[in-house]
Amino acid sequence: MQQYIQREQLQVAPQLAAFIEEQALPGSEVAPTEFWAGFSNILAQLTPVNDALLAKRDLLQQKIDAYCQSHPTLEPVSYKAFLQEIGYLETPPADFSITTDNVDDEVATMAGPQLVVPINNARFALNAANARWGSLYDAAYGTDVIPEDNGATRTKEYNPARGQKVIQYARKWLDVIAPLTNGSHTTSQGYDITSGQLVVTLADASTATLSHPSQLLGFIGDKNNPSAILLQHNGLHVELQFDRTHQIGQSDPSGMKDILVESALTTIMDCEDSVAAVDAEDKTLVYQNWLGLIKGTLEVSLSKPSGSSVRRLSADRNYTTLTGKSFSLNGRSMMFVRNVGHLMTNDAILFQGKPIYEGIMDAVITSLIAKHDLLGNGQYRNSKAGSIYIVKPKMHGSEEVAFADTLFSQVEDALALPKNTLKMGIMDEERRTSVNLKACINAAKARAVFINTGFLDRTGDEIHTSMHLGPFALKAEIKQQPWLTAYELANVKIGVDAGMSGKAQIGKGMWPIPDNMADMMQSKTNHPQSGANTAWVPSPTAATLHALHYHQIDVFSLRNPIASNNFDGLDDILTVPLLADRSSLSEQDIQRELDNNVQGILGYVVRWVHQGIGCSKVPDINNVGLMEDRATLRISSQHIANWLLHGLINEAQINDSMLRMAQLVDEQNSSDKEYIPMMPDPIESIAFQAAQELILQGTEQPNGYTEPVLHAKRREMKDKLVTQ
Ligand SMILES: CC(=O)SCCNC(=O)CCNC(=O)[C@H](O)C(C)(C)COP(=O)(O)OP(=O)(O)OC[C@H]1O[C@@H](n2cnc3c(N)ncnc32)[C@H](O)[C@@H]1OP(=O)(O)O
Ligand SMILES: O=CC(=O)O
Ligand SMILES: [Mg+2]
Repeated sequence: MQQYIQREQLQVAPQLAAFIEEQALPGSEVAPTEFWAGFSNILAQLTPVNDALLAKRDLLQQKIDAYCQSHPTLEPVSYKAFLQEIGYLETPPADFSITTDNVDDEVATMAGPQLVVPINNARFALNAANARWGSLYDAAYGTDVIPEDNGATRTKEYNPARGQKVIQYARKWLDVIAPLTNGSHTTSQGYDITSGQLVVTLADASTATLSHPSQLLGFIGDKNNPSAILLQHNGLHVELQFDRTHQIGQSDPSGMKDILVESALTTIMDCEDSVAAVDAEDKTLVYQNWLGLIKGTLEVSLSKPSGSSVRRLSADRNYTTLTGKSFSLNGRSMMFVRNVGHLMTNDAILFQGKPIYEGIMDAVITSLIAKHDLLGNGQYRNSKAGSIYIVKPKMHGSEEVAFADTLFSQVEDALALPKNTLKMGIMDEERRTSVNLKACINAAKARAVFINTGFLDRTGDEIHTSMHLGPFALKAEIKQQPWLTAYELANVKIGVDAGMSGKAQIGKGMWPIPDNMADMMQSKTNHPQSGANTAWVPSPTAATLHALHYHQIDVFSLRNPIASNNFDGLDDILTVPLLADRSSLSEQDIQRELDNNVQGILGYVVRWVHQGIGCSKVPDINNVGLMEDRATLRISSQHIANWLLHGLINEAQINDSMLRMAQLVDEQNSSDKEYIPMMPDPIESIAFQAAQELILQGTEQPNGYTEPVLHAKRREMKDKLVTQ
């Protein structure tokens, strides 16, 4: 039984109360009594509103279910009229521009990768915060962007054959980032700064300089023999590093040992879909890590084959200008924090005897913590512009955005923060938000700092919303249908029209195949190419590589044509990606799809429920590691539930697949000492039960979300572990 202590009208779990009163409140200029009174007041006012918003979601879904059942073929005009009539499709507001101010350059005027990281993993979170800068040589050496043929195998010990290919690859990029008047960086023999210009000595002893001399911003060390040269291109920085005593530098004619690339401009510290946080203990860890990141006190001891070290936030990088003045660049990624959405409650705090909405809890506590940044209480500054950046996920339509806006205003009042200090990143990841995006942005127009196409949740919601219409296409084919392209294009168009350029990020979704960097380099150019000034990556390495795309493409130059086109993709967005022809699928196709989904579900859920790991790399049926989080779980579970509902598969087939895949997933995890297998007694495995419930009761889960089942089962597992 959870114990509580009373604070104003709240009952608070002691460890969370202790964290707030002993660590988060001191130095925040908010007195404990004021804090708890303000928090109680927010809950008193907003709990009923939150209840009503969730009830509206359910009501709309019931009406859509009934409509789909009675209209097996959607007739576009009457379908749209129906959606308008029930209040799903809103009347768009008149044209407007967002008025958000005090936005940091990383968000407003720069274009580059956005990294996402589970905040409860301190080791990863610190790594992410430090991923502002990444080694291009390491990123190329360690991934498949360099093929392993002709002796260029990826070995732990340095492989000079691979190293040579890496150097060629990186230097070719340097020709894109910093083209020379003649010749190429691939044959450079030396770099120095003479008469305020970069002078590159080439293989034939001739010299070249930069085609755009103003790209040279500064250096480190001796101007005549610098240890680093700083260049800028498309608003991003690149540092050429030299050291003739270094393993790489000593064999390079120019002495270059690496190219450091400005990589993750921003990072989302995630309290949501990549995290398993179900109770006071878990939430306290989440908040503790956020405080440690904000104050610069978070540390993690690492023990690697290369030796032991302590990981902490990186310092700024210091340089000298060509005229001898000192300046520095941010050494860290600018941090957002992703709160949870409006759905879940958490019993870390009770109000009127009931668990409070977790979204309200996150807004109050993560903002309190971030206030330390604005007060200069941390070792470093996160937001130089004086803002707190919160990503708000899974909102349905403009009323829910307006609710978040009200919540943020009330939090500002409770924490004595100036109005609109709390900025809002709006995830465009629910269908009711996509089709009303203009109204959604308008509902938070003084604090909107991003719209991002979270296509993973969006796909899950696509299936759940039209669950009763018919069987959906194969998972891979859903992505190829017109709705997705229209959704991606409309997001950018609506963002540009809402005046987000220069004030906010227009963002694109996650690269969910963390080990396939060669593929990412081929295909993720489409994100900047669409006019988006950021897109999500799953790791620091991916950030460094994806940063190259923003050198290749000048995103902001693409915005004017977007502003002047008349694109409106609503009809396509409303075209449901159903299976065109059931008979086109063989039994093997169906089995394969089922097994693949089941494997992904079990591989993710078993670590979530048994071990509390919120984001995992899970091999798919072809053994390709996929990033699985709650959003990808939503897709897979909804997809099976949909095929079950429409008779493409039956329960016996699902059970058979689950037993086979549980065996496989156990084998795949056999080297993890902490892993708790599901077999040989799957019925007793809480994770197996969770997966079963997610699938078999998929049609009943609110909007197809997986959180209710995951949270309940994880809590059951934690209880079991305590009593064992
Ligand atoms: C739909 C959505 O909401 S998407 C957003 C939610 N998803 C995410 O946040 C994904 C974030 N990424 C991750 O959690 C991880 O990359 C995973 C789970 C996909 C893969 O993790 P692993 O299998 O442990 O990765 P892998 O073994 O390849 O690499 C681990 C190393 O990379 C680092 N790393 C991997 N991902 C990240 C990250 N996102 N941020 C910082 N560092 C990272 C780790 O710190 C570790 O390095 P270290 O030993 O020096 O600490
Ligand atoms: O949150 C991101 C998504 O794709 O969902
Ligand atoms: Mg999402």
